Amino acid sequence: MDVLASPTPRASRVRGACPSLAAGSSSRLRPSFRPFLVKFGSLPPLRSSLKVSSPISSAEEAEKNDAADLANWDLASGTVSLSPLDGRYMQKVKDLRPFFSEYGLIRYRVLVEVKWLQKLSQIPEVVEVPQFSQDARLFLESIIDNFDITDAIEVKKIEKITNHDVKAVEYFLKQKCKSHSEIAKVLEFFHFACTSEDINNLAHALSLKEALSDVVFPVMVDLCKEISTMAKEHAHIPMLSHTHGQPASPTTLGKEMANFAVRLSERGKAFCKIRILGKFAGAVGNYNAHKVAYPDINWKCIAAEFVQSLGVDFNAYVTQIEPHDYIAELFNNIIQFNNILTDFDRDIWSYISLGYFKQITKAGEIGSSTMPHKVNPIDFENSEGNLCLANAILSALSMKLPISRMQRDLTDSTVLRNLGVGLGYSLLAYKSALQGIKKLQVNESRLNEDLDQTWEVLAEPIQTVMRRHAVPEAYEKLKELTRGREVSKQSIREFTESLDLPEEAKAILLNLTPNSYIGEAEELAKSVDEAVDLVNGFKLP
Ligand SMILES: O=C(O)C[C@H](Nc1ncnc2c1ncn2[C@@H]1O[C@H](COP(=O)(O)O)[C@@H](O)[C@H]1O)C(=O)O
Repeated sequence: MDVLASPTPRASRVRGACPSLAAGSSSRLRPSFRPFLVKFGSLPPLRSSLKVSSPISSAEEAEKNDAADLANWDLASGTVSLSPLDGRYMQKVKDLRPFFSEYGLIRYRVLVEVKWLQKLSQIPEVVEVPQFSQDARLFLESIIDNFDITDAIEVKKIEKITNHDVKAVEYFLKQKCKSHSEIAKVLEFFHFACTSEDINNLAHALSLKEALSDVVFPVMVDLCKEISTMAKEHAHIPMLSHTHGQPASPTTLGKEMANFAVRLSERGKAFCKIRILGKFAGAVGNYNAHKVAYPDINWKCIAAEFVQSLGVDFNAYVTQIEPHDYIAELFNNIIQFNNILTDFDRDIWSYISLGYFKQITKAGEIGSSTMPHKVNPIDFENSEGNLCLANAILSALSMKLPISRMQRDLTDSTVLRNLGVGLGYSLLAYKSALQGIKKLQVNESRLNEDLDQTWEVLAEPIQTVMRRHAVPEAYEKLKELTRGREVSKQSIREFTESLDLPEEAKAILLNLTPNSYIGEAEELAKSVDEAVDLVNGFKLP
């Protein structure tokens, strides 16, 4: 399972405190992970159930069998999992696991608890926690750096007794550090003056920030880039518009793609204004316990420094919880991005249905189980379906999270465990849309065919030129000629020739075809990069 190959909480990496956190450790962890999977995944052991391994004759073969076991375990767990994100689509969204799994949450909590102890050791007034020696500092860092699945299991075991998930982390750390003589003297300063939410809110803030930056934003940017590329490549290809589903003034295929690229990138730009916030103010947000224990310390300042040292903005006005308004703002922006992508998916679906795009086929793949000729737009349909699920979850979270009775209720705790679910469905949808885009092939002859059959779209420019030259009842005359009637190239030409217009104006109209009546569409599409700025990707502040 790839949670093992996870990137590590980046706060520590970025600030250089725990450089080795970045190292993947999958092979080291795997042996201890399988029992975990068996135990917590309620599946029987692989060797007996799936019979994937042959008798082991060498270490190399054993390793191969291990890999096969794991691959088969993925297949097996994917087949029985309740949620498609952890089952059928696991491969596509697994990069989010290190951030939003139970393992990820525990890991971030460990990071925050350890960093807080280190911070206390740097406050001169907290004489009971002297500056740590180099050895003690390295020991503490190594708890974060080397945190692995066996540690997470240990925390879960402790939680079985405490029935309090954050307290379990504190006990785990005390247990882990009691062997170090220097740290053993200050064990009571783990979680000192903290309420659990001081730890949780920072863990969630870090997981969100890092998962978005490392996993979600790059795929959103890829989407914008692909759609911008389509805009430029198809800038010149005329296409009949369809307002109300009816033939309307032509555009170009590229220009319609440019609209989506710009809309999506505007949402991307909005992320840089959303501040990820954290609190560290104790049980009800007033540093009550802190002030009694150490009256002379400016705890608000210490809390601000601590929160900011993790790469999170400080929120000074809080109850027991950080009020989660920023999560609502963040998710609302993602919901809007997802709505725009839904609009894109549906338009591409419609263009495929009109024959404007063909989809590249792959030998062996089936379109329909009963109609052999078919190539269905399944990637865009998958994307649309998952955007619907994503937005349902993201909006549920954005509506719920800012509401908490008085100084807190615990309803947010279970809800916050689903941060990765809304993002998971989003990520899946983005990847499906990207997959669909890669299969698209423009069918220019089909596009031209529609344009050739709708000369009535020239009614608009003819009546506009007539109005310019004060021809009376221009609109009404064109309406009479075209509305509900068969219109041909011939009838349009004859009508134009009959008009009392200056020769130059008439010549322009006689030269016009549905293909050339595209306004500035080509230029707009070609200059899409001026409006879509993706050089620096999407970023949170
Ligand atoms: O710092 C504190 O603990 C203060 C305490 N408030 C709490 N704050 C944070 N977590 C708490 C709180 N209370 C319980 N728990 C533990 O939260 C876990 C909830 O589990 P779940 O509903 O599955 O998400 C589950 O593990 C619970 O034990 C208060 O009394 O105000």
